[in-house]
Amino acid sequence: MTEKTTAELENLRGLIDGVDSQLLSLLRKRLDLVAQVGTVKHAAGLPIYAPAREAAMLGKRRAEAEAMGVSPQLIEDILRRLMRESYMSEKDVGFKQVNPELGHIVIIGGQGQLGRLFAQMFALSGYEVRLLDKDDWDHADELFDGAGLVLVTVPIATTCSLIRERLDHLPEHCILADLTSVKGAPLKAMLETHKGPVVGLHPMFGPDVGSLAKQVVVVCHGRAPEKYQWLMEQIGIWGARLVEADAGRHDKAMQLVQAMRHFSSFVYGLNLCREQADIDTLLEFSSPIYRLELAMVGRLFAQSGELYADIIFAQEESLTAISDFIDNYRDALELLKTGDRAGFIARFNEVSNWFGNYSQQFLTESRAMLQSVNDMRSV
Ligand SMILES: O=C(O)C(=O)C[C@]1(C(=O)O)C=C[C@@H](O)C=C1
Repeated sequence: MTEKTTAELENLRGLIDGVDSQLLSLLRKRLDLVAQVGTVKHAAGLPIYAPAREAAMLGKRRAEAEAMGVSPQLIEDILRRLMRESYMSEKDVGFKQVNPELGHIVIIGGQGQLGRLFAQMFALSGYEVRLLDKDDWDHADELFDGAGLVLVTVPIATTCSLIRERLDHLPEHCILADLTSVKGAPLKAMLETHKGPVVGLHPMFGPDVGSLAKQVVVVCHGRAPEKYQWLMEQIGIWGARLVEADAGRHDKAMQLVQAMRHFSSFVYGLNLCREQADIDTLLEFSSPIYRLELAMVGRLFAQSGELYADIIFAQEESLTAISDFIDNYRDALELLKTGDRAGFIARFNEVSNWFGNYSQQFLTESRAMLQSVNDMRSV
């Protein structure tokens, strides 16, 4: 580099630093305003996530960006990231308590990660939460006395027997709910054991989400929905979207969404391990999509084997879904073994037609994800 180039670059970089510092001051200002919005919303009991406001704001900013020669996608990306920050900061202010008359809440399995997350959300909403864990059963009656909600969040394998054996004498007005990732059997067990209001919930997220904004909670109604309507409203105030589902339809979807999905990630990891793949080399040569895939598989093994065994072994029917997957894998392998390229392309087109417009939608969505993966690269 010539001296002149160095000087020019230094000057321009100094100006960029100045602009970035201004951005930082503006961010500080925005965070302060958002904190005030959080206080107003808390007092009024409004949900943390305001989709109509977001859509209107993004629309306006995109149009302004276009007029200024700035990419609309750039401002949208930045604002979405900022709003993620808002969900976190507004959460800290706490939430309106929809049902102050409830009495306390007992969370069975409250030391588990999901139990802890729900305990925190209820506490942030002003409820008194008591945790009941393995060693607390000898004073369970005391804990249940006066409870308005009992929430079961123990491993799937023990959920139904725990409900049947331990929860058959809850106060009748008390709501019984669970957070298990299968819904049919636990709902049946709750309805057969408890005479009062019953509802099955499945939070479709892990305990490491920073906020519940935009997350999905599946609701399978059990008995007396008017008695737990407040709970639906409370979860809505936390920002989550409630999706009502029939337990059978939910469980069938989970055979693919969870059991088959996690099983194939498990085998992928198992295969890398048995092949003694060198992860550093894989990362060095990884394309963004490979890195994303490796992250999705690798994150499984940062969690507990028991948790994934619970999810994969939860429904006998998942065995059929996984076996079908393996049959299709074997058939496709046959195309490779026999060098049947035309057969491969024919199958590819069959699947492509089946995906229809979704494939285009997924192409667009994944492009943004891959770009963020690439942004995170520092070398
Ligand atoms: O305007 C609000 O209601 C806010 O909470 C602020 C804000 C934002 O950061 O701009 C954050 C979350 C909402 O979903 C919409 C907008």
